[in-house]
Amino acid sequence: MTAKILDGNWFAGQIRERVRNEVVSLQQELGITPGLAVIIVGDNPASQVYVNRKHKACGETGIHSVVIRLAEQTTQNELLQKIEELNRDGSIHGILVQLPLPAHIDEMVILQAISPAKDVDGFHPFNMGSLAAGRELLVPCTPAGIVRLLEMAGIDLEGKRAVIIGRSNIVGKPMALLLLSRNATVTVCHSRTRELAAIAREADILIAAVGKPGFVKPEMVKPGAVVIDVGINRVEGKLAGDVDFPAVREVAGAITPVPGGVGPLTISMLLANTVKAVRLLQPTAGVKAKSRVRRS
Ligand SMILES: Nc1nc(=O)c2c([nH]1)NC[C@@H]1CN(c3ccc(C(=O)N[C@@H](CCC(=O)O)C(=O)O)cc3)C=[N+]21
Repeated sequence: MTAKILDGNWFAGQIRERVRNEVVSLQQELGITPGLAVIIVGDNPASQVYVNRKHKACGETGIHSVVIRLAEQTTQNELLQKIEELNRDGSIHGILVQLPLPAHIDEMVILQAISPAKDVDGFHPFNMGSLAAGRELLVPCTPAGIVRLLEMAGIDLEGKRAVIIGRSNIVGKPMALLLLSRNATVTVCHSRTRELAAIAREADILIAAVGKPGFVKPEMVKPGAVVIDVGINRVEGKLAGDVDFPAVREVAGAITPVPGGVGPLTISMLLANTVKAVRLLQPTAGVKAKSRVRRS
């Protein structure tokens, strides 16, 4: 069997279309243009690429976006001051600090300084804790995008075996919580897991977020399984996923490619979260937005 390829660009386009419509209604009904601020510290070339993509995607959906570029030597206090300023700025509804940060800055301190209501990455402990408690407020973009992709592709999660390889705060852990609350049976594997291949092979849905190019081999995949590749590894200047794509696509039932899979969904969910943050900040907007959905 050759797997169906899940085209991330197409699904991301669908989400973006919906975001564009929501931006128009927010403007017409409340006179609010959603605003996103992205802070980038230093000049990591990959970060520059991602930040430019985010800025461009905002432009396409009518979201006002500002990119704040700070020098590599910026101190933690200077960065905290900038975040405070944006927390108070009424034209900004979403704040994202691009990771990784330079080594002299404590990531946890920075992420906790962002107002939870503007935390469009969903990395603040308040949002992570809410997710763990079963209340999905601002949810991390990559796992949220994967759930939307599975929904849109008609892949049911109820009672399914999901295996996640990777336990990071930004993908593995929130992914596990989202799948769990959708009634999947979830296993999280990591670098210390024994018999990882045998566990992976039990998955109906296998999510690879390990950061090792080509890590998932066909022997680790149950025939017909859905394989989601979160890897964004640069190998000899080219982008490579965590899945050995040519071999695994012969075994899987459906698979996301890299590039053109999860990456574009992450960006679309950032836009969706920015619109959601407007509603969370404006209770009246939330009521209107909800009743609109019910009427249509
Ligand atoms: N605070 C924060 N939030 C993030 O969401 C965040 C971050 N920091 N740091 C880095 C990672 C990585 N990330 C990606 C977003 C889009 C693509 C993407 O669109 N990828 C394209 C290809 C891009 C290319 O050619 O390099 C694709 O897969 O088709 C990839 C990776 C967001 N991240």
